[in-house]
Amino acid sequence: MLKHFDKAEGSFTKNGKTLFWKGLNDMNKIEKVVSQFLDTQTNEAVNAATSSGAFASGQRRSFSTLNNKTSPFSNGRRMYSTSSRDVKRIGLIGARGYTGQELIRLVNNHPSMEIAYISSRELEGKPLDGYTKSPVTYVNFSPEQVKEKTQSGDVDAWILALPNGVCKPFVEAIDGVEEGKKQVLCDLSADYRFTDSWTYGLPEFKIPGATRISNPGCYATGSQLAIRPLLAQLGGNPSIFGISGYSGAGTKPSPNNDPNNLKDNIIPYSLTNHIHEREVSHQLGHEVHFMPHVAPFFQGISLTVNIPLNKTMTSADVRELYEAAYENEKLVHVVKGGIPVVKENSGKHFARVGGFGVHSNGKRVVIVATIDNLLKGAATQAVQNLNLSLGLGEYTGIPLD
Ligand SMILES: NC(=O)C1=CN([C@@H]2O[C@H](COP(=O)(O)OP(=O)(O)OC[C@H]3O[C@@H](n4cnc5c(N)ncnc54)[C@H](OP(=O)(O)O)[C@@H]3O)[C@@H](O)[C@H]2O)C=CC1
Ligand SMILES: CC(=O)N[C@@H](CCC(=O)OP(=O)(O)O)C(=O)O
Repeated sequence: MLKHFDKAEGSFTKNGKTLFWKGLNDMNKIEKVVSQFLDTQTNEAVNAATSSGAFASGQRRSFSTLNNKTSPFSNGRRMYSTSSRDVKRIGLIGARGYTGQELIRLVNNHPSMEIAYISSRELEGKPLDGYTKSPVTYVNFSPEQVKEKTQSGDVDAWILALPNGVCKPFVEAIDGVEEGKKQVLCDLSADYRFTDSWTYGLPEFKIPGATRISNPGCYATGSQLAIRPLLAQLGGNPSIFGISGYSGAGTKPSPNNDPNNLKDNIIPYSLTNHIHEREVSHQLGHEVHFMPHVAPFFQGISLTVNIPLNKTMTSADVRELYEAAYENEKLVHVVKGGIPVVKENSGKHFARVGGFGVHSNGKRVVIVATIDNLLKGAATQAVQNLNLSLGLGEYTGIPLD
């Protein structure tokens, strides 16, 4: 049976379900997944297998292991199954918000996705402006209606772009359908980022192929991109000074998104224990210290990250490590000379990493990362994750320049 898979890259289709692989080099480790796929041909089988013992170590491999191409997926990539529909139907709950609106724009320009439903309590009954694929009207779905639409197979993937703490009834509705009717779900909130049965969707470092994806936080994405290539060289706890545009605080009025409060100002908040401090520490397996600020610009984040080193390094040593790490990652750009600035990254779908200022004693480096909080920090990353889970190309529909 396994000789079907004895190739670096390819796919295998049975009963309308397709299993994709790339860069496989360890047949023993994938045997369980392949067997389950061939036995049942269900999304659940592949997902259960990828989170089973066969892949748990691969999914949690450190960056350097993945980069050294010793993972079963040498490129950090993936095994998943798909429905047979060519254009995947997306249901979006929380469509009025900043991230929801970015998701609508991305789906509008995506060759293999379309809007099935957009839900907002405030905009119910209003037409969706600016969406060109078909006329769509906002609905206000209850969890029960979400369950019905999942059960009927009318949606291939749900995206929840809701505030923290309100997703659970929708997740339970999507989970509550019969086996075999479950569809992919990507949640943008922080509610499932510490839940082992979900996949933390940072595709540059994890192996997706998931049906329950927890999209990382915006600061947390930029911070991990800035730190992970140096995980093996950490000589202490990284400190992260973050400044976000006020769209990071969502649309619900608060002092942190009030233009009068922000005018000529920069506001420190959550000085310790911000949820992204816990998220990054949890994901890296190494404690970090994070100090967030919000500034008067709308969109974008700048992170200045101080990293103690356990050995003497030069700026060129560090930069080369990052260039190697992100060589094949189209949504992370390494800045060769100079320091990335937030203004140049706003509206871009990729993050930038640079600076690489090494102290004269060679034992401390300062790295600067910029990321658009609404794009690679939220909506773009959700589409990147869904592309992978739905069997599409990782960057399909994502502008790369
Ligand atoms: N903004 C950012 O930079 C980032 C945000 N995130 C996360 O993404 C999620 C969405 O963020 P963002 O778009 O900024 O948020 P917004 O505040 O801009 O939007 C929230 C959306 O949820 C809906 N909503 C609010 N409360 C409820 C409720 N109780 N039940 C059902 N719907 C509700 C709102 O629409 P309506 O009131 O019309 O129903 C709106 O569509 C959050 O979890 C956030 O933490 C993640 C990364 C970055
Ligand atoms: C400026 C601002 O307020 N930013 C938000 C980050 C938005 C985000 O990514 O939040 P989640 O982790 O909840 O998804 C904050 O600090 O809470």
